[in-house]
Amino acid sequence: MTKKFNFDVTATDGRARTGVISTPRGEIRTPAFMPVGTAATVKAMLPESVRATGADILLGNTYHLMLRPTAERIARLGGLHRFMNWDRPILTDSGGFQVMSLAGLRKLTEEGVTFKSHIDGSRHALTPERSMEIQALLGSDIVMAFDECTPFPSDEATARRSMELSMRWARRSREAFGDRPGHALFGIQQGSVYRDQRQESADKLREIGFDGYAIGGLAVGEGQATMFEVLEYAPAMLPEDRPRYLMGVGKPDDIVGAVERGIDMMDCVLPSRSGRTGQAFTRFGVVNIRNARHQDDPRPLDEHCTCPACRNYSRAYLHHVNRAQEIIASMLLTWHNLHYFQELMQGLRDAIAEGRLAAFVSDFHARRAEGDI
Ligand SMILES: CNc1nc2c(CC[C@H]3O[C@@H](OC)[C@@H]4OC(C)(C)O[C@@H]43)c3nc(N)[nH]c(=O)c3cc2[nH]1
Repeated sequence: MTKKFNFDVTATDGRARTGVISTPRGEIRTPAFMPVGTAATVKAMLPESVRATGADILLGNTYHLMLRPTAERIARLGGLHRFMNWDRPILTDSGGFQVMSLAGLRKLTEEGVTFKSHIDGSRHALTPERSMEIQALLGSDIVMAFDECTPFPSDEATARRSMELSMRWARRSREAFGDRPGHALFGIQQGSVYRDQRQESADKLREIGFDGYAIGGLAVGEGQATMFEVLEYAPAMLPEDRPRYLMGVGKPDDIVGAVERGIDMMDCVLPSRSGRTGQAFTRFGVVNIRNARHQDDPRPLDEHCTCPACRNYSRAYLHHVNRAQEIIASMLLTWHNLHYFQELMQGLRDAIAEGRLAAFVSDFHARRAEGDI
């Protein structure tokens, strides 16, 4: 890996930015939506299909892959890119969030976390150093510091203890990561909904120095209004010449609001997970294809959409294969949803580049009916 990791902002519109992150494995157009490929697959999608939706980068995960098939096995087989047949950038989360949300019998100390695998009950340990080692074995291009995602709600004292632990882990992550040209390490801001703590966390991360900065501790049940309150001030606390990644977000209107407030990268399981449950996102709102009213409807989900589901299939067919629990139901709705999310990102990038983000956003909201359509 000779080429460096770079971020160039090419245009701004208010607090929103559009730009390009260059990595040795390819460029990432921002603002970017990153499909989630937790266990080395974006569920129900071939990698070439994920690329066809417009994705420049996808997510992998330390927690899942360390348990199965193990990072060492993936390394022996040539690394995660080779293993899952995706040769473009991969960002891996550091595993702490998933331990707290998936694993059993967790014990958290200054050292790190020990836990029982949700797969076979075996015991494991994750520390900043081990998380960096796993992400290096996987070969991911963008590595996340090992942190604790502060639960919501947390009182100020609890949030502070959690944030300060994450900042000590951020420094250990930085030291363990070392100097890996062409690979990036992102720090993760914590501090829950407390502005002073968000500022302290940002200052600490800046002092340690990272290639990019994530806003953690959000999309954990606080609700959109509270999330947007934090996003009124948190992004600007982070270096403006580095990518800002809002973790775990979100619904289309969350994404639009986050981009308006200066966010460059987002990830969410929503388009893929809801695709498997029959929820289709369209520019007019959400279609729940399982609803009986679609069973005779010959129209596509969205006649403006150019994805394979909308080009070749009726709502009646999608309703049928979903009700029949056919595998193609997951394939078609996942493809459609990822295509819609990427089309939304392209629309945002174009609007920012042309200085017409406000018009794009009001049009986005005007079109959408509330509830199912
Ligand atoms: C949904 N809301 C949400 N997700 C969050 C994440 C995890 C983001 C990862 O979890 C999955 O999204 C649920 C994605 O699939 C994999 C591949 C597992 O990685 C993505 C966070 N991760 C870390 N390290 N720190 C945080 O403060 C944090 C906050 C979050 N809020």
